[in-house]
Amino acid sequence: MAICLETRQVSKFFGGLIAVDKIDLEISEKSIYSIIGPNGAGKTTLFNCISGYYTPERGSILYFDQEVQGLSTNVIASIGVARTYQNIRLFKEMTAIENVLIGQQPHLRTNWVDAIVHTKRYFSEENETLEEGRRLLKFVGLEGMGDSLARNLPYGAQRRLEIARALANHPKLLLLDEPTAGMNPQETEVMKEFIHGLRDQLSLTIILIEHDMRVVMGISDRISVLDHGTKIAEGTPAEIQSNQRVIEAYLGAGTEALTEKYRRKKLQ
Ligand SMILES: Nc1ncnc2c1ncn2[C@@H]1O[C@H](COP(=O)(O)OP(=O)(O)OP(=O)(O)O)[C@@H](O)[C@H]1O
Repeated sequence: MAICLETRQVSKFFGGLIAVDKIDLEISEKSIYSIIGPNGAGKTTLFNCISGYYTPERGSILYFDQEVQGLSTNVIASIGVARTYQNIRLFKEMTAIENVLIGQQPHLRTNWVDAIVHTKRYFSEENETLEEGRRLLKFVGLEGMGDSLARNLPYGAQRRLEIARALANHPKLLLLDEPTAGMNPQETEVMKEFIHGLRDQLSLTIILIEHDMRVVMGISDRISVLDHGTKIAEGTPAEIQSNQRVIEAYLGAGTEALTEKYRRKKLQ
């Protein structure tokens, strides 16, 4: 299997703080790869380096063997890397279908002249785009909800809409930052199956930041554990669960802290 993403000795500093410290990852195409670790371990910062929000001070990031560190978010998105966020970032006053259409923007062929003059090409592309948008909403289980305002959708549906918008960019690599944050156990189980299905049906590579261990252990092919910016372990779910260092840093002593974090998020 080809390597979809590789990070080599990636480091990111904020002033004197080393948020990400010499991280090496090798992520196979079409795998589900989870990055776990306690609060402040550097997981989101690493995502931000991969998706172009930050340029790492050191190291390199290879996407299908092409160096991408330092490229803009737009360029990285255009070569097939899409992401969702820890705190849902939808256009809440727009409808569900409008949110998906925005995700399709980078692929449109018509320009503003076509739009003003209302060329045939413009109408034909508009129809195709709407059709594709509806297909994506159906795919994520939001059929018939296209005209609902994003802010009126239930929480779990908003998370799915964010994923539909990310898929509209035709990604090969999807970065999901805490997709089950704030969900109850039932919603979490549904999302877990959904993520699994995404990989199987769309042949995507998925990198997941996730605090819910049922999700992580249930769907990951491999897992990396970060702590204070460094990678302390890597392996299959079974290897990670029996790794003494991980239990001490995270799965053992950290459990209460994690539960508390969920509780706080639910109350927000
Ligand atoms: N923009 C920033 N400026 C300064 N420090 C930052 C910035 N972003 C993150 N940090 C710090 O970098 C460290 C890693 O943060 P990061 O958000 O990547 O951790 P995380 O593992 O994603 O945590 P969580 O699970 O709470 O989301 C933390 O100490 C954090 O305070």
